[in-house]
Amino acid sequence: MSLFPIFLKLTGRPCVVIGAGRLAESKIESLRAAEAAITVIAPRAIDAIAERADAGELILRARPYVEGDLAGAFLVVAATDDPAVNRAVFAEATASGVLCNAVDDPPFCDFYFPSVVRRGDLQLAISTAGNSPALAQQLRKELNEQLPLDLGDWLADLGNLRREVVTAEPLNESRRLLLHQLAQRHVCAYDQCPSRLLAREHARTNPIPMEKA
Ligand SMILES: C[C@@]1(CC(=O)O)c2cc3[nH]c(cc4nc(cc5[nH]c(cc(n2)[C@H]1CCC(=O)O)[C@@](C)(CC(=O)O)[C@@H]5CCC(=O)O)C(CC(=O)O)=C4CCC(=O)O)c(CCC(=O)O)c3CC(=O)O
Ligand SMILES: NC(=O)C1=CN([C@@H]2O[C@H](COP(=O)(O)OP(=O)(O)OC[C@H]3O[C@@H](n4cnc5c(N)ncnc54)[C@H](O)[C@@H]3O)[C@@H](O)[C@H]2O)C=CC1
Repeated sequence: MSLFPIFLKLTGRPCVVIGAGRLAESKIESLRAAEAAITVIAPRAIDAIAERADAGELILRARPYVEGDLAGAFLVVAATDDPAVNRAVFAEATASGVLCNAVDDPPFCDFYFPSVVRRGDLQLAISTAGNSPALAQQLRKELNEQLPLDLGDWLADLGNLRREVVTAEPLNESRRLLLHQLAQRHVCAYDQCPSRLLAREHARTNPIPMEKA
């Protein structure tokens, strides 16, 4: 199976989770990390989910799923302990063009949740297309051990520096080479950081042509 890997912007987008047990909670955590606007529908909710509802971090409707609950949703996760309900959710999602993940039921998924290694804005998402979730988890652990802990902070600095360079310099081959060079060095917030000095020197020797300035 050939899956299409993308990173979705979910901020503020309505996402519905049907079911409020342990499995739902792990998906809710992923959706929350992406700042989705989450509505959970389930007659029983575990404490962790009920507490998030009390804190105003998601909306909890304490009742069973009914057809029509997906109106206006961007995506839905069906995580009940009743496969028939999960499949009914998938059917409504398909009919109304909403992306659906029926947890642990691959034929009723439009997308799968990957295993993720995260350092700030840097994310490595691993998929085995359902062939072995255990392998995805094992690879996550191995990569997690290998990736430096400060990689997220470093990326944030590099991003700031890149924005400075992109604002100051015209789009040309020399800018592209500079950005590759900067990505190999340790950028720091310190004003005299070698990467920042290099970027400034580059800006000085490669002024933006007047017509583009
Ligand atoms: C298709 C998919 C659909 C989806 O849920 O999105 C799916 C399906 C199924 N998982 C099953 C089992 C397990 N899943 C895990 C763990 C994870 N499963 C995740 C994703 C996915 N699981 C999607 C494909 C991902 C991919 O491979 O690309 C992860 C990556 C992300 C997440 O869940 O958020 C998360 C690791 C997170 C992490 O730690 O990094 C473990 C490990 C454990 O729990 O110890 C086991 C036991 C070991 C094993 O089976 O390998 C079963 C059988 C259930 C049963 O036995 O009844 C099915 C159903 C089937 O295969 O038919
Ligand atoms: N927890 C686990 O590690 C695994 C669980 N599973 C299966 O995944 C399913 C879900 O697991 P858990 O989250 O642990 O189950 P759970 O039993 O803790 O939660 C089930 C949730 O579904 C809700 N629900 C039931 N009928 C509903 C309906 N008609 N409408 C809306 N919500 C409804 C319940 O209120 C509850 O919140 C179960 O079938 C379980 O067998 C499979 C593999 C591993």
